[in-house]
Amino acid sequence: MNLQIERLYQISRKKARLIIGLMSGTSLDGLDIALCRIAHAGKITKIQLEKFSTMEYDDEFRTRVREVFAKRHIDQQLFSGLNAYIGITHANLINAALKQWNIANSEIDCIASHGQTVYHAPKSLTKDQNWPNSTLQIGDGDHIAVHTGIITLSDFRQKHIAAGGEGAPLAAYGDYLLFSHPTENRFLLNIGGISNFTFIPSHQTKLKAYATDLGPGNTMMNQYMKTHFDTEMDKDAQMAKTGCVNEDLLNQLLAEEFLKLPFPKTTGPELFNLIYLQRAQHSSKTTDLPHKDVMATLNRFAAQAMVNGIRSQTEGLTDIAVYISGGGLHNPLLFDYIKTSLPACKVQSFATLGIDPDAKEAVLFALLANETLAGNKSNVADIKDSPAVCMGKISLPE
Ligand SMILES: Nc1ncnc2c1ncn2[C@@H]1O[C@H](COP(=O)(O)OP(=O)(O)OP(=O)(O)O)[C@@H](O)[C@H]1O
Ligand SMILES: CC(=O)N[C@H]1[C@@H]2OC[C@@H](O2)[C@@H](O)[C@@H]1O[C@H](C)C(=O)O
Repeated sequence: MNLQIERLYQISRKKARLIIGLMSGTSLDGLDIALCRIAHAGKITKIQLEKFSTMEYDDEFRTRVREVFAKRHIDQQLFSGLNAYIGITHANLINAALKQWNIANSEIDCIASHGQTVYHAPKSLTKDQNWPNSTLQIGDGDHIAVHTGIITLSDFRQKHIAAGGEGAPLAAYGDYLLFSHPTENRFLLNIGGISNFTFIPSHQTKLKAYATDLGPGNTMMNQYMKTHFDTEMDKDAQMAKTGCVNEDLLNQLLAEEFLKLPFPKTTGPELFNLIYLQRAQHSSKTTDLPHKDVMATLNRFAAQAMVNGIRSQTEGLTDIAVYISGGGLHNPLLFDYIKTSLPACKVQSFATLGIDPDAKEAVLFALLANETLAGNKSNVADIKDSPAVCMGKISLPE
């Protein structure tokens, strides 16, 4: 018998597993590494975040990924190389984190790797009903397994699409298993590059949990700051705070068809990018706005799309709480606008639920791997419009 298969079998039968969850989002700030101790599976899952670190990418890594990221026309040689290069880079960052934490690689049961999304193309983007939904995450799992010596699960989104979904948001599965509440109706709002929420109804309603993307989170603000000021973000909204929201531009930005589609739906920077902004500026005759006003408007656009999305789902509900995670939580202008615009909801940081908000998505992938190893699809059969599947491809180190 292949000893690695035997190891896999033993891991799946353990009472608790030590799983490293990885997330590398659209903002390319770094690789989020969450070391989780996970006991059981399904609704009785117990999870403890033992360590968390965002290992920063260097400029070369960011530049190379940006050459293909969300682009329709790319250099195939670079693209092929990136699949290996990202896998090796991620493996090196995991090895470095484990060394910092003084933990031997052999203590880890498995790695759950999201990879780097390079293109996300649901039918709402392609507008072609005869072409499949598709999404692509690169950073090959075999490279991670070989370079860390740890069994690796990767490429989680393909099964979701194969079974009828759009490949995202996968957050619904973990959020539903971990954060259901007897009396509180919960929106778990994540503000990454793209904003998305998971709605988890209280046990008193007959509603079902689901997750959906909403629109841009930080991505358009980041792209604008990168292009005009060569910085990665508008830290603490310093620029947006000094500008004025331009209502004509804001209304034009909010007119996008995607924002009116019913939930659940998914999107990405393939739609919400600076070309989208330029078109909206032309249509609204606001091409000569000062940068600070554009940033104030982009900030409001992101916040308003989130507020509109949540408001549209709260009718008839009481005891509503919104828990915010992702980098946008640290943007005070975004946070304050969302909070004041949703007076019927208790709006607070996701940290209130006991997990570091920056670690949420990496923890989610650890949990998905745990379900694949030790759970079964019936654990996640109750999520609206999302297939009941266990996800992730398994790479053995030898
Ligand atoms: N202090 C801050 N002020 C303003 N914005 C911030 C601050 N800290 C983080 N952010 C924003 O959060 C982003 C990082 O968020 P996060 O790590 O959740 O994104 P991501 O994982 O790349 O997104 P996704 O998972 O949606 O692709 C930064 O690029 C920045 O735009
Ligand atoms: C294709 C892709 O990478 N989508 C991400 C992205 O980042 C936020 C939003 O868009 C969400 O749909 C998803 O990630 C989270 C982790 C998810 O699947 O739930």
